[in-house]
Amino acid sequence: MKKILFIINPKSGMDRVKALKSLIDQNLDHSIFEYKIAHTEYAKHGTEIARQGAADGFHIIVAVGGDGSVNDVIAGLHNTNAALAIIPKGSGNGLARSMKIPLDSAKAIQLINKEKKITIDLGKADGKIFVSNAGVGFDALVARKFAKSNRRGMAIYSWIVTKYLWMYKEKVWQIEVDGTPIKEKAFILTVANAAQFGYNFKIAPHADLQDGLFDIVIIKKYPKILGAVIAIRAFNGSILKSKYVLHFKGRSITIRHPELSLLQMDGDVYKCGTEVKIEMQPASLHVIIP
Ligand SMILES: Nc1ncnc2c1ncn2[C@@H]1O[C@H](COP(=O)(O)OP(=O)(O)OP(=O)(O)O)[C@@H](O)[C@H]1O
Repeated sequence: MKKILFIINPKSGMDRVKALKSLIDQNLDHSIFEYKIAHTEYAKHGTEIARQGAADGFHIIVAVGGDGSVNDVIAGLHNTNAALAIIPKGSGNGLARSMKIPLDSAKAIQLINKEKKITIDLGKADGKIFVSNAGVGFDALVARKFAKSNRRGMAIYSWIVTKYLWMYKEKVWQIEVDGTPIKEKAFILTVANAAQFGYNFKIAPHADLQDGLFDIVIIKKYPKILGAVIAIRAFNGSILKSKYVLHFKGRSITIRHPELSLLQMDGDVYKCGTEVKIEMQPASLHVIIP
């Protein structure tokens, strides 16, 4: 029998834990798998549980939660033999959507039965692992405001974006992409490994989780009245066609600004210094995909 560990963030999503257990009982193939459930008790606890689970020989470790929970589990799983699976329970679910994992829990569990696995790249920013993206511009500010709010979902996210868009002051960033210097006044400066921030907002629509490269996307200073046009482009996958957008590929990125202090990774915000280094970690996580 193969061993599966479900790591549940009880603070994420609406389904009660009991409902999830019965969904697992109904949808997991019990002729292949035996399972255990662990609950996170505090932020980042998922990292410790996942690391221990991989050391204890669990074949698949399932992150049940939003992008923050997925990030916690990945931080404990990378470069181990265990594979990540996701039951998306957040509101944005960026990685799950990028990998086309069903948002329906029963379907996400059924997917695990097929055991289709790939090995994906990860990123490391300021020493911390991320999977979807890391950013220092407006996305970092939004992540901070979103973290402070106890409400979740597209409506509150859009409200925060609309409120702070107008007062955001773009910075002139010093960037190095594999040693090539770039200087740009930017609204968004995101290093993407996967396609989207969540909610189908595709900041790097062609990002490939297996190409060993980041997509560096810069949204330059633009007339704020055009915010909706840029958002529409992000939702329909054409953001790179905007004249306000620059796009590079690279493995090793350095970002500097004397006032740099906030870095978002997979939607969670961290304090940082005036220089951040972001390094590709190629082929370092096994993941269950459709
Ligand atoms: N038991 C817990 N108590 C408090 N915080 C937790 C707990 N378990 C996990 N966390 C933290 O909660 C944060 C947010 O989790 P996650 O992104 O999964 O949910 P969410 O905020 O509901 O999703 P979304 O951001 O998509 O709305 C993560 O950074 C994680 O470390």
